[in-house]
Amino acid sequence: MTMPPRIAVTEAQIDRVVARFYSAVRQNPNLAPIFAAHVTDWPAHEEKIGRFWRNALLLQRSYDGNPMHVHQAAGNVHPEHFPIWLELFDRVLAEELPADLAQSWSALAHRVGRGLSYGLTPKNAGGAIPRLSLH
Ligand code: HEM
Repeated sequence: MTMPPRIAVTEAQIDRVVARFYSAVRQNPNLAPIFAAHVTDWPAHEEKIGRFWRNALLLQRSYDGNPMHVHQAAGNVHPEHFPIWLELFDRVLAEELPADLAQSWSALAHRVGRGLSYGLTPKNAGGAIPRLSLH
């Protein structure tokens, strides 16, 4: 049985949003240096992110990475970067998609962003297991 897509975007729309977004990231004074420290092969990065979004939006089994781990391991990605990232992402969505699709995808991105950002706050970073008191 084929599951219906969670959000009815096309693959072409995903590719276009990803390309436009990372082009904007490379020109953003706050975000560009963070990515430059990690990403040298942009086509490969965009291809991977395209698979991540196809997985999340169209329920294709196209991505099985661990974004939480990757962002923690990067070392220079901090919670305060997320509002900047999300604002830029929302701008690209609004430019590229009809309002209802932009709104649905944006809501999902903000949910994912909250989870990732929470995992980067100092008390959660590094995946430490909390010590539970026995008393
Ligand atoms: C909702 C927000 C975000 C989503 C959905 C997202 C998603 C992803 C995904 C799927 C990857 C690839 C992980 C892998 O290698 O398997 C990635 C990599 C990366 N992300 Fe994000 N990200 C978000 C926010 C951010 C923010 C705020 C920053 C910092 C400004 C950031 C910086 C990076 C960098 C530098 C990499 C490359 C790491 C590397 O290749 O070593 N991301 N992101």
